[in-house]
Formats: sequence, C-alpha cells, structure tokens
Amino acid sequence: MKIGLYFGTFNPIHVGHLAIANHMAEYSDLDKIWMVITPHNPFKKKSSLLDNHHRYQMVQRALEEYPKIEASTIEFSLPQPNYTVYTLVHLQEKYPDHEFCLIMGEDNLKSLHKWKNYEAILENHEVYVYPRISEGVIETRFDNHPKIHRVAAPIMEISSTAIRNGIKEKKSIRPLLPYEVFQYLDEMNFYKS
Ligand SMILES: Nc1ncnc2c1ncn2[C@@H]1O[C@H](COP(=O)(O)OP(=O)(O)OP(=O)(O)O)[C@@H](O)[C@H]1O
Ligand SMILES: O=C(O)c1ccc[n+]([C@@H]2O[C@H](COP(=O)([O-])O)[C@@H](O)[C@H]2O)c1
Repeated sequence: MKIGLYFGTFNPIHVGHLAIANHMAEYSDLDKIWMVITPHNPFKKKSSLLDNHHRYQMVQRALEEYPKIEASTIEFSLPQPNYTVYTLVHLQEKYPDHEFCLIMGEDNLKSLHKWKNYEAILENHEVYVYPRISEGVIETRFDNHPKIHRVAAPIMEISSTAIRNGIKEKKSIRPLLPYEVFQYLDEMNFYKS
C-alpha cells in the first residue's frame, strides 16, 4: 500500500488539517493517509502543548467518519524531539511492504533544508507538497526535484495557534474545529488560561 504520512503537532487538529488530509485521500494516488501526532517537533517549544494522549484523542475523534485516514501514535515511543528521518526508518522496518510518502505544506518545504538528514528523506521517499501562505522562500535546490510533487489542494488559512489564542480570549472558534474536537476541548477546558 502507498501511505501518505501527514505529520503534525495537532495542538489541536482543525478543519484546515482535515481538508488537506481528505483532499489527499480523495485526489491523489495514496491508498491511505496516516496522521502522525508528533510529541515534540524539534523546531517548536513545548509550552502550551497538550499531552500526547489528548492530541491523539482529538485526532481520532475528528477521523471517525473518514475510513481512508487514520491517527498514528508511532512517534509516541520514539526518542524526542522527533526527527522525521528516524520515524521513517522505524516505519519502513516495521512495515516493509508499504511505501511511505510525506505530505507537507509549503511552509514546511521552506525549512526542509534544515531538517536532520533531509537528503536521506528525499532519497527514499516522495514528498507531496500543497500550497500554504507563509513567510520565507523555497530553496532553489528543491526546484524541479524529482521526489517533490506539487498538489493543488485548497488553501485554508487556519492555524492551531490562532485557535488557542481565540479560546484564551473567549472568542468563538467553533467553525474552525471538527464538532467532536470542539466538544472535547470545551468539556476539558483546554487552552482557556
Ligand atoms: N490551515 C492549514 N492548511 C493546510 N495545512 C496546514 C494548515 N494548518 C497546518 N497545516 C499543516 O499541517 C501540518 C501540521 O500542522 P501543525 O500541527 O503545526 O498545525 P498549525 O496549525 O500550523 O499549528 P501551530 O499554529 O500550533 O504551529 C503542517 O505540515 C502544517 O503545514
Ligand atoms: O526531522 C526534522 O529535523 C524536523 C524538523 C522540523 C519539523 N519536523 C517535523 O515536521 C512535522 C510538522 O511539524 P508541525 O509542528 O509543523 O506540525 C512534525 O512531525 C515535526 O517533527 C521534523
């Protein structure tokens, strides 16, 4: 099977994430999408980060109606911070019959040259990149790269940061979250202080 790995902190998962995952599941050659919840992105501070378990619960609840998309906890048992190259090696050893591809927004492509062993990632895996409005430029080394494929997915400018800030400021952010995620956050009183 050809699996698209959609890595993220998902603090929390929002409808922008879901729209991308669904677009990839429906309009690409990928058989399945695994949303990999990252305990600790090497480029991000851990402050205001909910426990892995809660972020996983929200991803799982958001995906109940999407049979082609699954939540993956594979990084929970790997060393932190989570370097994607190690996760990919681990997954390929565990599932030798699957072909793993990466799904990322243009914002991540702009920093890919700073990722640990990014050359090894590109040597062994295809990368599907969808448009996302963000600062910075894409390194010329990635222009016309044979392993990097552009996907015309919709652009939805929503971020988990804006959602967390909105909740803190007592704004309604309800349309930005899948309903089950909104319910969970609200019941648990997350991000309110
Ligand atoms: N609105 C969106 N549309 C498309 N891709 C998105 C959107 N928000 C996040 N992504 C992408 O989803 C992946 C996981 O994102 P992440 O969990 O960091 O969400 P985020 O909203 O950017 O979070 P934060 O604001 O906390 O940094 C990243 O590859 C990121 O580029
Ligand atoms: O491997 C790296 O060097 C590396 C550097 C920065 C980010 N990543 C991964 O990229 C993924 C997207 O992160 P995020 O927080 O933007 O959703 C997440 O799984 C991070 O661990 C990986």
